[in-house]
Amino acid sequence: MLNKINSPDELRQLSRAELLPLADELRAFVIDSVSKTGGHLSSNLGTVELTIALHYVFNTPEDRLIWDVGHQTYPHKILTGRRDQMHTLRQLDGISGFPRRSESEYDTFGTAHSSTSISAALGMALAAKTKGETDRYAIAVIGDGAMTAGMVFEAMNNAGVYDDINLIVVLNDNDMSISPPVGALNRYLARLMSGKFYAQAKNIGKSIMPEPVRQLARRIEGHAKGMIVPATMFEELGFNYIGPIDGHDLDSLIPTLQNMKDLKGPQFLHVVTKKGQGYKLAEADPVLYHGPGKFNPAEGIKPATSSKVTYTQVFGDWLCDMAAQDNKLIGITPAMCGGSGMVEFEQRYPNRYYDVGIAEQHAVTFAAGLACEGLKPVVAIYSTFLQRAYDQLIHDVALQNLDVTFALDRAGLVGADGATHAGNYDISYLRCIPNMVVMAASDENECRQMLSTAYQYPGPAAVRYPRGAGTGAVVEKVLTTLPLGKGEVRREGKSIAILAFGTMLAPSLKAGDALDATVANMRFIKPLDTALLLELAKTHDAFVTVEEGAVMGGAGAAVAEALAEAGCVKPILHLGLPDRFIDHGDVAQLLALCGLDADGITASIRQRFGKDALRLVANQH
Ligand SMILES: Cc1ncc(C[n+]2csc(CCOP(=O)(O)OP(=O)(O)O)c2C)c(N)n1
Ligand SMILES: CC(=O)[C@@H](O)[C@H](O)COP(=O)(O)O
Ligand SMILES: [Mg+2]
Repeated sequence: MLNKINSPDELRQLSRAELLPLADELRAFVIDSVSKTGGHLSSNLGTVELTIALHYVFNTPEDRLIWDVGHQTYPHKILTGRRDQMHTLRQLDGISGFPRRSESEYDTFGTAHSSTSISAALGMALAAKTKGETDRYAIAVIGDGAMTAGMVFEAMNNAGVYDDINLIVVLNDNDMSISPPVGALNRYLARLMSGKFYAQAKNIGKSIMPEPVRQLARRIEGHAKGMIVPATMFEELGFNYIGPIDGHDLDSLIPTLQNMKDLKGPQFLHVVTKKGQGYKLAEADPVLYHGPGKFNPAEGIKPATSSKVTYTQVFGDWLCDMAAQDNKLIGITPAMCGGSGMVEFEQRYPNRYYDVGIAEQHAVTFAAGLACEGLKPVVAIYSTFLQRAYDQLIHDVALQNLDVTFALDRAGLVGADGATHAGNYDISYLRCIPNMVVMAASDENECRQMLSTAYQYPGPAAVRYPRGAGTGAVVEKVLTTLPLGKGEVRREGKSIAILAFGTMLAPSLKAGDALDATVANMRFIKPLDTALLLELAKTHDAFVTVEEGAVMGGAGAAVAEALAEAGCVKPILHLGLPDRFIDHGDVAQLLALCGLDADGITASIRQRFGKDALRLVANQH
């Protein structure tokens, strides 16, 4: 039957009885498809029925469906005409793993960073009101993990006063973030769950309840007579709270959603689902199956066989080793414990470990508070997610010159997650902040040394390192620091000095070999090794800067500024990521497309300075 559904219009032609087998087919399709491409599995298995129900009840795309994060939208993609493209998911030139407006009219809002859905939906709901489109709904679907971010409450606070809008928030509560959920909100949702049948009786209206639930509700209502049932926090914020209901039961979902269409003002539906639903292995270990690579569905995910350690592991090991030496160290993650390599630290140092939930802004200011009291916080955060906490970084940390270490994982291109998750901007956005020290690791061992350097530096310092494994460098156990603001010449050559930052050292060395150019590993973006630049300027005719970050405002720009400041005029070629968003694909492929592999760097240098020019200049030395 799934083969026949190419749009929600076709879905809406089906009878209610046909939806159950459709859900089974859809779930099987998701498992098969993700096992072949890799992608976010457990969250998508949890939203199969919810997706069917939402498209069945609402008139999408006229009604606007906004998915929070968007990592749970594979069933939505499949039902909205992209079934045949699922094999291209998250690959070069394929469809995105997240909703994207340019991909489909059913993707009403681009997402991937969490907790934006209610704000966007409110914007759409108020736009509908302003335009007099009074029949149109805006429906935000948000997970319990995403609910923890401050932006959600900013949006609810704003929405809760408009009693004439068609806004529905569906809380998809699977009691999981990527890791087990944290915080008081999670406890609160669990408390709501424990009174769930009473909540149903109170809010949904008996006409749409299945008979057994109705009877049970009546009994509980009887018991509850005389009791004052407090309003939920969502009601206090101006929403009509409904639920919790079983998010895998189409017979609960569909009548409830249909019923809600008659209600005006901000509505809040609490739906309970299971992460990984319908695939036993994912149900048992939703963390492992949150975002797997390719796997055999019959066997499940096998342990990785690669002997190379990832930068994330280097960080995790360093964190434990440094914590063993210094009991002032505090490790902080905004909901990315596993992804940031903090599982062992959490186990070994539970009293010094804080998962603050999806709350990047809070994570940074919380670290600032700890630093004020003489503790030494290490904020482990993906480069892309630190964007969320930019003002906190400037105003709360750097301005007060507080001693906070930032371990910036996923710096540079990240691959399958694409443009939303690419850590392309941190060099530009960090280097302009006074007091900051900014380093880029060129291999795993240097990453460890830089983390120690940042940690020992008595102010804000960041180390950027990429997703995945590095060059295979041996990581020394000793915790050594690097001289602040000092780079090193790694290859002596002629005429051209290539200044490599971070991951670009390895391809730059190869380009250096091909061109007989000097190659420096600059290590520090800030403070920049200006002395080294001026020394190299004496014996070289041109500079080439290479970085895995946005060229605009990046490390190359820092070099140009430093040379100009010193009155040193030399031709400079800046290589880095271009002024456009770079889509999903294999990282090596993408780097090559950006001209940031060894061949690309060599070719760009040849093109800029010309074969003859290179030879000419080389002969002068
Ligand atoms: C701002 C931001 N921080 C962190 C993440 C990483 N992240 C993606 S999904 C997720 C968990 C979301 O949990 P929930 O909303 O409950 O969805 P579930 O995975 O349970 O379906 C996290 C932390 C993100 N996408 N955006
Ligand atoms: C949707 C989301 O934000 C995360 O699930 C992210 O995709 C994880 O990325 P890593 O696989 O790099 O940890
Ligand atoms: Mg969840």
